Amino acid sequence: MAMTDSELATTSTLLDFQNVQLTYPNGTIALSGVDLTVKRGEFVTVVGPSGCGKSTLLRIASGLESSSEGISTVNTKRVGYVFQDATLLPWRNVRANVELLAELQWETQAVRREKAQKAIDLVGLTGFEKHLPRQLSGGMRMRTSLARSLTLDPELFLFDEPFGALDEITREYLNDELLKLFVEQQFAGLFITHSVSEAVYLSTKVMVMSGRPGRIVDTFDVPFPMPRDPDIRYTGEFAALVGEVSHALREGHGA
Ligand SMILES: Nc1ncnc2c1ncn2[C@@H]1O[C@H](COP(=O)(O)OP(=O)(O)OP(=O)(O)O)[C@@H](O)[C@H]1O
Repeated sequence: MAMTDSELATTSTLLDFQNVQLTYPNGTIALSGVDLTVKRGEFVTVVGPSGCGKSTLLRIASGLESSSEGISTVNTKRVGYVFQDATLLPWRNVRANVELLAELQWETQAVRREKAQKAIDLVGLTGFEKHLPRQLSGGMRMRTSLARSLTLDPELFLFDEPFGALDEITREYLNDELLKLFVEQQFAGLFITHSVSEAVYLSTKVMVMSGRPGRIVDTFDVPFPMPRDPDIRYTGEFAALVGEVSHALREGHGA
């Protein structure tokens, strides 16, 4: 039974997958028996090799695909989504790109402006409002995409490998920015990546996915507190956890 708006506002589990399977129309089984929850306050990362079904998982979470078997429930209407590439409209400047979702919701121009400016300020793009996407770096394009979703004030934020195409320094910088937003804006996150160190650094929980069809082969709670100290990346305990997750990935890959 669908939840009422007040039930939605108070439930702690924002995303709930039980025994989810997805078979594409061509017969490819992309996911099998996936159990996964994302609760308020959690930042869950799914790490796994290419082709194991990570994007498929996110497409189900965002409603772009429906599971063939099992139950997938999203208990909020405020879902943000950031894709692998920034998907900006090339003829629109930063402000107009960020206003796009508010525009689709028929918000007035004053409200659109206000929401967009707040989001632009949050992602550190103040002063670049009139730049076109081609005048921005890859990192700035990704920030613009992030800002556009922030205008929805999401309770649940889905990220499909947003920083995969960026150089390592920019990626680390944006990881820190994202963690800052996670703490300040209090959304829950579901993040997809190939990078084990990125997964451990960003998350409260890391899920290792592997195989074809993909399934969750291991789950790790990340014990480092939020807000996260950037220097945690250079400690032995961080390296040890990265090692454990990498080991689970290798084991899963061989399974
Ligand atoms: N629309 C589709 N129709 C048929 N098969 C698909 C479709 N999309 C994905 N697949 C297949 O489903 C499986 C999982 O794909 P998916 O893109 O979810 O993996 P992934 O882990 O996100 O990969 P990558 O890390 O390379 O992005 C793959 O075998 C892929 O070929």
